[in-house]
Amino acid sequence: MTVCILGAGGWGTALAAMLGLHGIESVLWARRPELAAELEQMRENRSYLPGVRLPPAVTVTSDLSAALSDQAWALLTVPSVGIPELLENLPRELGVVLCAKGLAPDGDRLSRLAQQMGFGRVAVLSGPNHAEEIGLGLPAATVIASSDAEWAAQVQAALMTPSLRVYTSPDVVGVELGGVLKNVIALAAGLIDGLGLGDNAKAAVMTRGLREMGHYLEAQGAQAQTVYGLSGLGDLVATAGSVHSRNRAAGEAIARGEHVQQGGKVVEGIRTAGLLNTWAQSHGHELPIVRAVARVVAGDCTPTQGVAELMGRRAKEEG
Ligand SMILES: NC(=O)C1=CN([C@@H]2O[C@H](COP(=O)(O)OP(=O)(O)OC[C@H]3O[C@@H](n4cnc5c(N)ncnc54)[C@H](O)[C@@H]3O)[C@@H](O)[C@H]2O)C=CC1
Ligand SMILES: O=C(CO)COP(=O)(O)O
Repeated sequence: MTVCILGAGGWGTALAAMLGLHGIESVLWARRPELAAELEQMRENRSYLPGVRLPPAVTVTSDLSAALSDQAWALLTVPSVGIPELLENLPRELGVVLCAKGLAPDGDRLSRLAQQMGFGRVAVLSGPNHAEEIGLGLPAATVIASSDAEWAAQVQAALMTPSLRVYTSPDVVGVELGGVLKNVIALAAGLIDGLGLGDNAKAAVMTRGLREMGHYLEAQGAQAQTVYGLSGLGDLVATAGSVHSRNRAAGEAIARGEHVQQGGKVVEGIRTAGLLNTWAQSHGHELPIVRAVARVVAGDCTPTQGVAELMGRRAKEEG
């Protein structure tokens, strides 16, 4: 079989390269013909994943219908902002595996958007999976979540290789939102790094951040234990401490007073922080770290003021 991967940024390229290393064929769709041509020719994605070779088992195209030919399902690896438009252009009978760690324009889950748009088979793929490591075939684990257990098992079998261990889960909400929220907490961890506030502060923001993730997941109907799995705690640990993370790096850059470029490699946490903060305010929930990050990235307060606000919150039980 040939695995269909829609989106040739770092993540789509890494998945194609990893499958190719194990002799599994894939077709990688790039929206821009010039990127597709460059990838086919150079066998490397120099803009989004430099240093990772594309094995011969990877075919690249910018023709969406050619990429979808004879495919029952596809991995959607474009950033969250591109998902609505991509879904619009896909046949509703296609099984869609959402790999973006972001939200729909109205702040809802992308998997719910796909269902509302009429897709019958919807899954999410999420876990501690830096493209830079997956693409080199370094060992990692991830989770595929769908309410359709039989199909999830098919996708699991297709993606499982000696370098990627794939687990299934019925908890779409929990798996999807873990990956979405950890980006905001990783951004906060990067702010701590950039301000030079030390290991204690970073441990505090990660641990309280995990609690905030759990609070939000439960409010959205996720299973309580999912936040402690690969897609929650696992991805938070991988991202908040990583040299690869764009979200952590963006926080560090903001704290140093640098401008974070939009339009280059995607930093999902920036947009997510605003959407989550709006939700928290309109629903009367407390998400203090999310709020602080949202205010900092919107320019409503400085990183130092954001930290002071968190430190100055009322005394309470840990809970
Ligand atoms: N890079 C990583 O390590 C991982 C990323 N992800 C998630 O995967 C998603 C994509 O991330 P990356 O591949 O890293 O992004 P990236 O920044 O490396 O590349 C984004 C790619 O998507 C293309 N693109 C942008 N808007 C598009 C649209 N409307 N339609 C089609 N293509 C479009 C860009 O031209 C570019 O090729 C994000 O939601 C990210 O959180 C998930 C796991 C790992
Ligand atoms: O999701 C990721 C790793 O699991 C990648 O994180 P960044 O988007 O912060 O680079």
